[in-house]
Amino acid sequence: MTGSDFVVVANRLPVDLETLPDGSTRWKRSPGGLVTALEPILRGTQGAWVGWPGVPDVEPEPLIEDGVELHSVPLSAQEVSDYYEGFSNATLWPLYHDVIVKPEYDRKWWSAYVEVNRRFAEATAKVAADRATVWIQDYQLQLVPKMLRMLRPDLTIGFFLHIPFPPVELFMQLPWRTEIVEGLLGADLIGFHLPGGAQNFLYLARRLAGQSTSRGSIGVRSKLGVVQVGFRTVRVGAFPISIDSGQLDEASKSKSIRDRAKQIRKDLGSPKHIMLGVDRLDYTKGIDVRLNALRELLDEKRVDPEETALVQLATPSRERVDSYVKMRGDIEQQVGRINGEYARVGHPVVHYLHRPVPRDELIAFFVAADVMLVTPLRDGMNLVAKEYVACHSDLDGALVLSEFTGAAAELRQAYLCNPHDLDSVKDAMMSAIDQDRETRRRLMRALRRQVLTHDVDRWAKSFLSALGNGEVGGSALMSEDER
Ligand SMILES: O=P(O)(O)OC[C@H]1O[C@H](O[C@H]2O[C@H](CO)[C@@H](O)[C@H](O)[C@H]2O)[C@H](O)[C@@H](O)[C@@H]1O
Ligand SMILES: Cc1cn([C@@H]2O[C@H](COP(=O)(O)OP(=O)(O)O)[C@@H](O)[C@H]2O)c(=O)[nH]c1=O
Repeated sequence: MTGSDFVVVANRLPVDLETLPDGSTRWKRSPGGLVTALEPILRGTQGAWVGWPGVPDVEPEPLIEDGVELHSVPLSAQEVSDYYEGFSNATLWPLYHDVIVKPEYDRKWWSAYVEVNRRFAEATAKVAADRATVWIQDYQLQLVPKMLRMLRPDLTIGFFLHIPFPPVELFMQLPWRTEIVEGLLGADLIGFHLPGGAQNFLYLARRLAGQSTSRGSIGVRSKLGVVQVGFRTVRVGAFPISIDSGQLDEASKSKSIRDRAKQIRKDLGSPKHIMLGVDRLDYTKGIDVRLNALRELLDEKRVDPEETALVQLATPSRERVDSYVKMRGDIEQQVGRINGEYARVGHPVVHYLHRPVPRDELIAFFVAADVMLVTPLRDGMNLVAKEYVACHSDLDGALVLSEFTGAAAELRQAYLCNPHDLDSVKDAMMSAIDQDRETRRRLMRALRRQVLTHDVDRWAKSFLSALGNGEVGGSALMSEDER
């Protein structure tokens, strides 16, 4: 059998097909941190990526990008509505993010989820070479490990969850909870960002699937948990994802980016403090929290509108899901209210962009920002926090970071805050603004040490070597030249 020795399976391909006004099409980078993280890992490996091309009812021919074969799994408009917007993003997403909004349980959505997961498993079974390593990504595809194992028992199958895995009290709400746990148990290794998620899963594997499991505590990239499924041993571990920190560090030092960062500061009216938020427009990200905090700080005159600008870059996301439509309206109202009360003509306090921002422009914003605001109510990791740190070799920057992000477990020298407690967010913002230069530099130096030594390559290698007991991971990540 021919095919690829290393296959990544994710809901989205790393590029989305975009239809231009004249009816022609082109590929553009897909949104979100999963693609940011996996794209540099696969580049040049001669591997394959199986995923949806981002628009309904199209089935492009396989194409090769940077040496990676991209195989499309087509979805109909109805499947996008039921599987992606419905079960993935109106059931699982809120359930796994601490029910910030109420999850909806709909049997039709569940049927679509099962059907689309089956289609992904079948497509992957066709693309994978004999005894290949397959790495399945995220909550949209939790049934694929078991389905794929039934089709192709020869494969080594890894699964990684990019969002939090909820505690039993929440997970038990899901009418299809046993099917999900059994679906995941088709993998040889199941990875989570944090030990807490892995521990939650082990408990549920015992309770719902009746399997015997290890009881010891799980470590970070070490001390894996074990579930015995018949004759098979499934391992469970914590592998915090990261970014291509070296590449960002380099890019942020380039003259063109530095010049652009200076221009951004000028365009903003050369304020003393530039604060920045960079997020998909998602209710989990706490954009409303930071806007409320800023408004109160302005009301209390702790922040001077003449000296401060907040730039909020918000990529459109899941725009047909009700809770996202409502949140967008609320946030835009908050922006309007702050500017209505505190802006001067030509000098808004909040600069809000609702569009995706290209990579180089984003890096220039990171470089320009004095204070980065990352305030999610819940977030699996949050790569933006790590990207900001990687872009500050000048040590002149401060990170305000929610305790409810995965990143907070590693970035302990950030100005940590509880997004459910507005005073805590306001105090963190004020400390970040007011901190003396020496302390700011010391904290940023420590953050950079963590981010630069724990990059995305280390993440992938640690997962893949655990999956293959040190062999598969190594060779799967080698380029053709190195093999
Ligand atoms: O594909 P979309 O529906 O447009 O959503 C974009 C991605 O969002 C989520 O990202 C997560 O992965 C990041 C990397 O591990 C992590 O830092 C972040 O905390 C997560 O929210 C989602 O999990 C992906 O599947 C989506 O592609
Ligand atoms: C707003 C914006 C973001 N990006 C990039 O997207 C990812 C976001 O990853 P993160 O883990 O923070 O969160 P989600 O996966 O979205 O839940 C990060 O790499 C950003 O740099 C972008 O490229 N362009 C944008 O406008």
